[in-house]
Amino acid sequence: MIIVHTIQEIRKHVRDLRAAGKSIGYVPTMGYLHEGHLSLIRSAKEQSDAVVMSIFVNPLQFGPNEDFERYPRDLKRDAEVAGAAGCDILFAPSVEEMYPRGDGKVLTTVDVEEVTHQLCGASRPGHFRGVATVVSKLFNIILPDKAFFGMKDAQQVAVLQTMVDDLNIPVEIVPCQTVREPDGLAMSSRNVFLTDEQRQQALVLSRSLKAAEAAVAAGERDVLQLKRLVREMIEAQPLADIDYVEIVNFRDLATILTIEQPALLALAVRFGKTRLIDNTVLAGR
Ligand SMILES: Nc1ncnc2c1ncn2[C@@H]1O[C@H](COP(=O)(O)OP(=O)(O)OP(=O)(O)O)[C@@H](O)[C@H]1O
Ligand SMILES: CC(C)(CO)[C@@H](O)C(=O)[O-]
Ligand code: BAL
Repeated sequence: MIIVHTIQEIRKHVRDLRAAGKSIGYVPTMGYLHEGHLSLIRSAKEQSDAVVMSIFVNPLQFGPNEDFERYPRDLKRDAEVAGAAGCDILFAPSVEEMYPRGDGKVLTTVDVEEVTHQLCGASRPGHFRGVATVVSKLFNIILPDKAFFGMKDAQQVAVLQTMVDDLNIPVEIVPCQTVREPDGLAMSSRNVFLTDEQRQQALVLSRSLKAAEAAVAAGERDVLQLKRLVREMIEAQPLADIDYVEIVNFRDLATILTIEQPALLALAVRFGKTRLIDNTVLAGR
């Protein structure tokens, strides 16, 4: 696997791949890789001739009181596991390389409306501006045919699909299923911050999603009832602090009162300073 740190170098490799007629599958990440990220590499490998992964902890998508500084980083180990999983080129730029105006500063940003107004968009103001801006920069640098994203960040997938549709960006967004630990916890780079006790109580996230799925399968369609069921389960865990529990229309993330079409049940919960997200799609009918 080739590792590059500058935009000039990655552009050269991309030019060479394109000249050789190769399709490019792209996996954007913030690093500290786990099986969820590696599953994206494997999907990209199946569907493309060459796989490019980026590792960049993007300051623009973190709020002033969020965990940018504390975000876990280990480029050496990441390079080993990404190469073993089939990544061909790893692009790991510095903040200065991506934001030469200094300190994450840009004068041009990408704002996606409506699908950013709820869920993580409401609790992390400016987050999706940072994500859409950096991903459009990365798309312009890497020029991929397809880009692979995890459904653990379901709202991010909706935001980026909206962005490529509205701005005619010629990249296919490929959503990939959430990879979980054997006990159900969704894999996340931030899981390393959990104490044993927090990690044990965090199992309530996937358990409460399953309980809601079961309730829908048994005929429950009322959004308030379903949200109450999930909230009560999470609130029973003393270390869990709910940021949000929401059920929205899956297609456009609009508010709904009953489940008639596929709906997204999404939640964000803090355990100490660590904020975890998870979600499931509830199928109506
Ligand atoms: N458990 C998972 N299964 C599948 N894809 C995942 C999983 N976790 C993250 N991803 C995807 O990997 C890509 C990079 O995500 P990122 O580097 O932020 O990892 P992360 O583990 O989600 O980090 P954190 O949860 O701390 O934000 C995103 O498309 C994200 O949706
Ligand atoms: C897409 C992304 C790499 C943009 O920084 C990030 O939001 C992530 O890791 O999901
Ligand atoms: N996967 C989302 C990146 C973030 O939490 O900022």
